[in-house]
Amino acid sequence: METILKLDQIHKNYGKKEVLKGVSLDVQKGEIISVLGPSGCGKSTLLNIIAGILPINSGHVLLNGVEVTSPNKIVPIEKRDLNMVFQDFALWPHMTARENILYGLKLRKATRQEQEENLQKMVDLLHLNGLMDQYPAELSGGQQQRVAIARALIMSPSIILLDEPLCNLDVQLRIEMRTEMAQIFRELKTTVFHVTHDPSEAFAMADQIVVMNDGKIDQIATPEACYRRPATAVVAGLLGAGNHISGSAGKSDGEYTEARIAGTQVRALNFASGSSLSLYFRAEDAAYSDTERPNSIPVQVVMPTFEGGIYRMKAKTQDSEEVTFLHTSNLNKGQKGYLSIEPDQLYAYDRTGA
Ligand SMILES: Nc1ncnc2c1ncn2[C@@H]1O[C@H](COP(=O)(O)OP(=O)(O)OP(=O)(O)O)[C@@H](O)[C@H]1O
Repeated sequence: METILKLDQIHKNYGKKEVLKGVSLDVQKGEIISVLGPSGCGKSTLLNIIAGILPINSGHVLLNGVEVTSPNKIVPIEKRDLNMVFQDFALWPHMTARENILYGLKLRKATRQEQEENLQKMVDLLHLNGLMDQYPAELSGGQQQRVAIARALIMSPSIILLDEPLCNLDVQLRIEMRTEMAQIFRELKTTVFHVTHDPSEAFAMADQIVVMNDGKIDQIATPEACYRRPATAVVAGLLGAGNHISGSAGKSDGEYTEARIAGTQVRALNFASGSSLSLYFRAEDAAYSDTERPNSIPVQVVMPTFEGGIYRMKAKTQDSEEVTFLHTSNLNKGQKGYLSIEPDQLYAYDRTGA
C-alpha cells in the first residue's frame, strides 16, 4: 500500500470557532474516499485545506510523503500534485471544451502530439465526441461536468479532489454520472477524495466512507460496514435510520444489549456505554403485524400516506414517540399492532442530553 495523502491531527479555527477538531486520515493509492456529513460539519473546509486554499491552526498535511501544509507553511494549489473538480465545474467560459481540457498540459509545455493523444483518450473515456469546439455555455450540465473531469484527469495528478461534483445536475443524470465516474476512476486507478452530503453518491462511488460530524470523524469504513453498523447516532441518521426511540440499557454481552423500551424489551446492536439509550432503525427494516412477534415494539397507527406501491405509516409508541414504517396495504388510523425489527437492524446509542 502506498499512502498518497496523509492528514495528521488537523485543527482549524475560524476566529474563535473550532471547525476541525483533530482530523486524521490516510488515503491510499487508487482508493476512492467519500467524505459524508451533515451541513456545516467541516467537509468543504477539509477539502480546501487539502487543496492548499486554507491554512490550519495545527497538524500536518502530507502529499506523497512531503509536507504541504502545516501551521506555518502552505504549498499553493498550483504547486500541489492534485486537481480539483468544483461544484459549479468552474470551466473558463471564454475557452472551448478543448482549450479548457488542454489548459494544464499547455502550461506544462507538453508537445502538440502529447496534447492530442491525451485529449483523444479523454474524449473517448468521457464520451465527449463532437463537443470539443463548443464553449461551456453551449454544453449541457452533464457535458460540462465531463469536461471538468477530463480537465482534471488529463493531468494524471496523484489525487483528484471532488467537491459535491454532482449537486448541480438533475436526479437522473446524477445517478448515471456517479456510476460512470466511479467506473472511470477505477479503470484509471485514480486516487479520489470526494466530498458529498448525498449518501447514495458516497455508496455508489466510495471504497471507504468517512463520516464527519461536528469537525470530527465518526466512522471510517466500507460503504456496507457504515450502512450495516453505523458507529454513532449521527452516522445512523445520515444513512437512513430516521426512527429513534428512547430506552434504557439492559443486560449486554458487549455486541448486543437487551434494551428496555415502553411496553417491552428488545435486543439491539450495542454502541452505547451508558444506561440511557436512543434506539435507531430504518423505516424499511420494520415489519408490521397485528400480533406480537420476536423483537417487536407495540405501536399505534397515526397517519397513513400512500406513496404509490407502498404506504408510509406514521405511528406512535407507548411513550408517544413518533416512528415511521412501510406497509404494502393501508392500515386504519388508530390501529394497534407491533413493529418487529431484527436485532442487527436496531442500533443502540447513548442518549445525548440524558
Ligand atoms: N470563512 C468562514 N468564516 C467563518 N466560519 C466559516 C467560514 N467558512 C465556514 N465556516 C463555518 O465552519 C463550519 C464548517 O463549514 P464547512 O463549509 O466546512 O461545512 P460543510 O460540511 O462543507 O457544509 P456544507 O455541506 O453545508 O457545505 C460551519 O459552521 C461554517 O459556518
